[in-house]
Amino acid sequence: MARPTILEVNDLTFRYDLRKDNNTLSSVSFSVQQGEWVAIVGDNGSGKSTLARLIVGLLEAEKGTITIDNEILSEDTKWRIREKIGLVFQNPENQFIGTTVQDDVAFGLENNNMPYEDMKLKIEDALQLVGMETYRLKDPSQLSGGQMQRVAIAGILALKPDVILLDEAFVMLDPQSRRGLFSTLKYLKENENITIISITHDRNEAALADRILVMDEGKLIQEGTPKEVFSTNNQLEPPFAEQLRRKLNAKGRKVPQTYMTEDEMVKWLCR
Ligand SMILES: Nc1ncnc2c1ncn2[C@@H]1O[C@H](COP(=O)(O)OP(=O)(O)OP(=O)(O)O)[C@@H](O)[C@H]1O
Repeated sequence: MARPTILEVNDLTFRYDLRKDNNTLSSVSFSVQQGEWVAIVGDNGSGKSTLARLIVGLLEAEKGTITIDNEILSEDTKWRIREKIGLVFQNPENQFIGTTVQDDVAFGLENNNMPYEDMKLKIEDALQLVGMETYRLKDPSQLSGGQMQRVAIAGILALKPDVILLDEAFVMLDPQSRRGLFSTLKYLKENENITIISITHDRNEAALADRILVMDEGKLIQEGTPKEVFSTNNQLEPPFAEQLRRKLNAKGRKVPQTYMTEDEMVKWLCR
């Protein structure tokens, strides 16, 4: 059964400076199904963060529409829509409001008028999901960049939005925390039907998505499964398993001739 569409971006066009002709985004259209994990990749300056800011209503499109859960984003609807979509961006220092880690995670929940006991449970769950439960009483400004980022992610996870939009949110994380959060996202997607949209330069992260959107100079130039994208787009650096497959292939080893996921590579090596 087809899953409902949670996000629809239609013919989106945007310029930062209306006096200039060059668009930052030109006629970008795509849709995302509920419970899908979509990665958005592309070179620096290709317009990914601008797209994220438009989707949460921090910027206003010059042309085109954004529909979230069947509601068109506008000045009137953006506050309601923001409850459905949580954005985590790359600079955690700018995302703190509370004086302790738990206050900070509580912030969005307090806005929702949640009873205190429920709130405490949600904060604890969210901090555990990012491995920061022992830091609950610490001052957020004294955390490392990666720890701050994990708390910012906990703040969004606690709200359980329909869509989690991550803009390079894992950049500061150590590899172990990063892997842990990938598992958390997979869990939320599979068990709670949460939609994940992750803007990333990390090919291994993009390879985990159901679908990849490739941006170039403000245009959406390709979309497809990781297999489709990494086996046809030579401009993108492939994920680790695919790099290994290509190197083995170049050495004349009899590897399968198409893109392989990490699991497929392990299975093939252990056959
Ligand atoms: N506030 C701003 N004012 C004017 N121009 C901006 C602003 N923010 C971004 N731009 C420009 O818009 C274009 C797209 O930037 P954007 O940050 O969306 O790209 P990106 O794909 O997210 O890049 P990166 O991978 O480096 O994060 C760039 O040319 C950038 O210089």
